[in-house]
Amino acid sequence: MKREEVLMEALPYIQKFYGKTIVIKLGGHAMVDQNILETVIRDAVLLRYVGMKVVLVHGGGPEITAKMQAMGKEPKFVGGLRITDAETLEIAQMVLVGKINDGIVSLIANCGTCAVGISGNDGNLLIARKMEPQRVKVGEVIEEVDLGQVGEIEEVNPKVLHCLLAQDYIPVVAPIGIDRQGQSLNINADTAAAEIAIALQAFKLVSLTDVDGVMDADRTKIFHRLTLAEAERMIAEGVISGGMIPKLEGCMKAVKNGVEGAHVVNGNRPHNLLLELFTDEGVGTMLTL
Ligand SMILES: Nc1ncnc2c1ncn2[C@@H]1O[C@H](COP(=O)(O)OP(=O)(O)O)[C@@H](O)[C@H]1O
Ligand SMILES: CC(=O)N[C@@H](CCC(=O)OP(=O)(O)O)C(=O)O
Repeated sequence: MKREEVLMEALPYIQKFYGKTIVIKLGGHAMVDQNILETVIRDAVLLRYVGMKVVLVHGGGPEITAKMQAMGKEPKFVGGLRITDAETLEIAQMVLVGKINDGIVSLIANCGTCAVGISGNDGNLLIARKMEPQRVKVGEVIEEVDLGQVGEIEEVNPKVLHCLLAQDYIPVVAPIGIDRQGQSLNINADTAAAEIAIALQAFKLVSLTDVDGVMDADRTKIFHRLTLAEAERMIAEGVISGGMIPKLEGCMKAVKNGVEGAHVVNGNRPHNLLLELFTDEGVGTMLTL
């Protein structure tokens, strides 16, 4: 396709998205290569300059895992959620709030735009409660596993995001929440992004990860479009595992609650964010009602 045709294909989308809110979730697996991360940040800044209100929510699972291993701790997950003891929570806070969040804000600044990094603790953005023990099948037995300091979101207070967006800042959110007693909790970043998208009544939620989209059981075929019913069936049939569980569940909750479309896109391929939003075919998976 000629360059001018690409631009013309984008025009109706740019018009449709103008003034709308987009929540972009940057997965830890889509942030392993610094050059690609810089490209993604530039794309997000471009969206802001074509008139969208951009909110970034980031993960950092692989870095938390690496730091735990360096400290001799074995990472364990249940249904894609990290079992988080007190020490792990401290590691997660250091990595997410202290390092990754700050790094993204700097990259945005390098693109000539101002971002403000916050966590769910700021402005009571993400009020959470400790998650109930999860039922897990171990062999033939069902066991209850306590995930420790993992949070389930109870309430989202988006005022802080509205204030930042109104002043043209790009908010960058680290997925740490706080309970009503002031205790911090580790929250899955896709869950946080979905709840924020709902609270902002965002037009789009885009989760950038390391696979080309939601795939079938043998991971050979991508589903470019999924309905809620199809996604529910895939989860029930066990086609979805690990971190894709909270990702798809977050996307499902978002579209059930007013977000027009939720997308799962490979963030490791340059400009996939723009291709997903501004081309007719898209590149990843789009979940709709
Ligand atoms: N059906 C599926 N289709 C695609 N990916 C899947 C599926 N089921 C599980 N996954 C896994 O989900 C992973 C993405 O989730 P996650 O590791 O949490 O990434 P991120 O850190 O980007 O949020 C993929 O790398 C893939 O291994
Ligand atoms: C409770 C829980 O699992 N929290 C996540 C938070 C980071 C995250 O979600 O990062 P990704 O988006 O890279 O997976 C964790 O500790 O890994």
